[in-house]
Amino acid sequence: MTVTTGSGTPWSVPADAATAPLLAVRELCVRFPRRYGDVAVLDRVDLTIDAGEVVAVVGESGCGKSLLGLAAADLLPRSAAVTGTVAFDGQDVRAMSRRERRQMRGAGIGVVYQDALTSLNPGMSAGAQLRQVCKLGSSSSPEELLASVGLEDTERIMRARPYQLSGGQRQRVLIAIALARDPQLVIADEPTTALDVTIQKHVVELLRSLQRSRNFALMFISHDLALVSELATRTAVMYAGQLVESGPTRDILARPRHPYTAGLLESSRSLDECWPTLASIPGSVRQPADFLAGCRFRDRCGNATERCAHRPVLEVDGTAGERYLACFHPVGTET
Ligand SMILES: Nc1ncnc2c1ncn2[C@@H]1O[C@H](COP(=O)(O)OP(=O)(O)OP(=O)(O)O)[C@@H](O)[C@H]1O
Repeated sequence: MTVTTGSGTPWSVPADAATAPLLAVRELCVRFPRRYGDVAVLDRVDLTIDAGEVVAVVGESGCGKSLLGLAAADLLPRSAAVTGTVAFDGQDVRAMSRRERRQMRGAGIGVVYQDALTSLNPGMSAGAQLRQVCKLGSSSSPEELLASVGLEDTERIMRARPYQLSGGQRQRVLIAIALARDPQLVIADEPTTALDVTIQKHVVELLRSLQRSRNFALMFISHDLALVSELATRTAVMYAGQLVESGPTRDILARPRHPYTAGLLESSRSLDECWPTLASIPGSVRQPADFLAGCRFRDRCGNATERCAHRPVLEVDGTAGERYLACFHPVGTET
């Protein structure tokens, strides 16, 4: 395993395959040299997901959540320059043969994207797309898969082209395709963002019940903290390509430590609870070309000092060993 050390993060110890998490992302940097030169669009990201565990990755648009999902699924575009490691089931993905990588992408990891209309092939019926995946090796038939995602009118759905289905039905078909080969890990990238609120709730309930019955690990990428609180046992918060805080979801939501997490939570609560004045974090996420050195959140942070021009390391916060934080001036601490 090619771990770049130096960050002092809790995961800089080489993992042994027998006890390794299902997914271990260590010191992951992603750059797009032609577009952003040497800027790390994902900057030394560490994340682990155990078998059967549900982990949420949250942050505003442009924080690198999708890139992290793509990196975990070995689906980054060719233009990406990558350092650090992604290990799946104890194996460094970049050390795998092409065949092993294909196998991992197909059978080990299933991906559900935000926009089912563009993710599905518009020219093929849902049934044909499901049959194509099932042929590669599935313990279920296309009809069984459709039934498992709550689609009962299977004959019609099998014949329908994506545009002939509702948004919720398309998303269920996409989930059925992702689950066809019984993956150990499902990466769901904002799977409900394109849906209206009632349907969103159904899709989240479906994902939760499938995750429990099939016991796959789930990386749930979202900017919606209310959804995250319903699904994930652990949450990782990203800002501008850096992981700023992680820990048990309930704990993070009850006691955010990073000023960014606190700001996100307050905006989310003000919206959910219909506060007379909606709370928001001032400013917006910078484009990678304008990322600041040190803590990338410091220009939007009320706690920032000169010290924040240096990058805070993600390290254990407190003594319980479950919370990690990258901040010199966390919420609830005298600065
Ligand atoms: N192929 C690419 N080439 C260059 N830059 C990219 C590429 N893909 C993503 N980026 C940049 O990486 C940054 C992170 O993008 P990403 O899509 O991962 O964010 P996100 O948090 O998932 O946002 P959203 O919630 O809007 O999907 C953005 O600034 C984006 O422009």
